[in-house]
Amino acid sequence: MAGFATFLTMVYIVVVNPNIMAAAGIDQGASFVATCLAAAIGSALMGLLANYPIALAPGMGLNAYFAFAVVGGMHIPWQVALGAVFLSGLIFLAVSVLRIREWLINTIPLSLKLGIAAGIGFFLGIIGLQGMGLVVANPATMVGLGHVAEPKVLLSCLGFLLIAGLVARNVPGGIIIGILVTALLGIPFGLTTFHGVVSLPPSLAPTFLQLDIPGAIGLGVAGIVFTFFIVDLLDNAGTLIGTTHRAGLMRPDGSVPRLGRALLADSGGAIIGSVLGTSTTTSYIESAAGIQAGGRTGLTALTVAVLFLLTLFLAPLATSIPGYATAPALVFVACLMAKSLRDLDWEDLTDYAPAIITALSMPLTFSIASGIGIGFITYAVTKVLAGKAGQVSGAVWLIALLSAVKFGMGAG
Ligand SMILES: Nc1nc2[nH]cnc2c(=O)[nH]1
Repeated sequence: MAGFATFLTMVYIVVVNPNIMAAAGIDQGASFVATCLAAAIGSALMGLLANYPIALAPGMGLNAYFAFAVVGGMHIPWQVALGAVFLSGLIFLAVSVLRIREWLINTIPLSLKLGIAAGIGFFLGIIGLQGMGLVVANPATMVGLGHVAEPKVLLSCLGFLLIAGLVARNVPGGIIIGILVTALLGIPFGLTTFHGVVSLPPSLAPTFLQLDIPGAIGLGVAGIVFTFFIVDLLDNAGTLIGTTHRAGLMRPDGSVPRLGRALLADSGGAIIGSVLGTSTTTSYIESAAGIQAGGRTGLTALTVAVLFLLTLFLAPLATSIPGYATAPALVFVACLMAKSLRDLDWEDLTDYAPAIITALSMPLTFSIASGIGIGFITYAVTKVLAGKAGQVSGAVWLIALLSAVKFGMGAG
């Protein structure tokens, strides 16, 4: 039952992820299969290796970074981008096995972690608002209001409100219900083409083993590999801490038991996902739904894995859903992720200002990597200027310096 609750809250990804991957030129049917399999294998790994009620799937945020910033913005072939996801997973695996994981996780200040989480939310937000047609390009002001009277835009707005209303009422599967209803309402307007509900799974061949690892080893992609790695590590660590705390599975001193095993499942999920053909697979914060319903062990994650395998047979339905119907879900997830700003220390300017700069920079530079770089530089310099240089850890200096060098070389 707990596994079903978690599955319902995260199954929207089998509709949303292929839509986002399609923006990178990846075959939608293969991407659907890769998403279901990555979620099933990742969740099974978590259940079996770490015995946690935490489910995995391709993460929102890094999928948008993959498709819109790396492939769309930097014109890197999606095969090379998959290679970068693979390499970031390998680095993550090494870090999970070695003891530096705690150092890396603990040395990055909480305020920057919160700023990154919110910034990824805002990044999803601008992509979602564009997908809804609510925000459009404007040569004078960069962005402006779209044609709100168009049926597509109105239906998208309705979709968002429906999702918000359903989730506010704790309706299980509120996001996927909102997406499906929005798509259904588009049929009379010719906005949705219905392909059916059940069929055998499409072929995985267009994406399976298509990753280009040698292409990703080139220096030009190092910043992208680092971004995939650091976001994945911080996201998984944050999700693990949040969910185990909620489940009452933390040690009394606040540390997470079996942290190494859980991160092993996370890194394994990312590596396997890239081989299958999807952007980074990560622990889902939606696992909190199953924990709320009583899930405490890996059995919950294994249940989710089986349900994602069954979902493989719903390809026609999943690929019938157009982008305008999934865009509201992006904006909704953006709202959820922005909540992390609540935990900032709003009394300390040297803490909250760099976090806000991090968060703002991500949508406005259209890059998670640039947001991290600008945020870390701002943090280090602000602390020094405020006479608090002692609070800047070695890892922060390192990332700030690498980012400054990268920006100095004119790289985005
Ligand atoms: N923690 C986490 N939860 C998610 N839920 C949907 N996408 C994500 C993600 O990228 N990270």
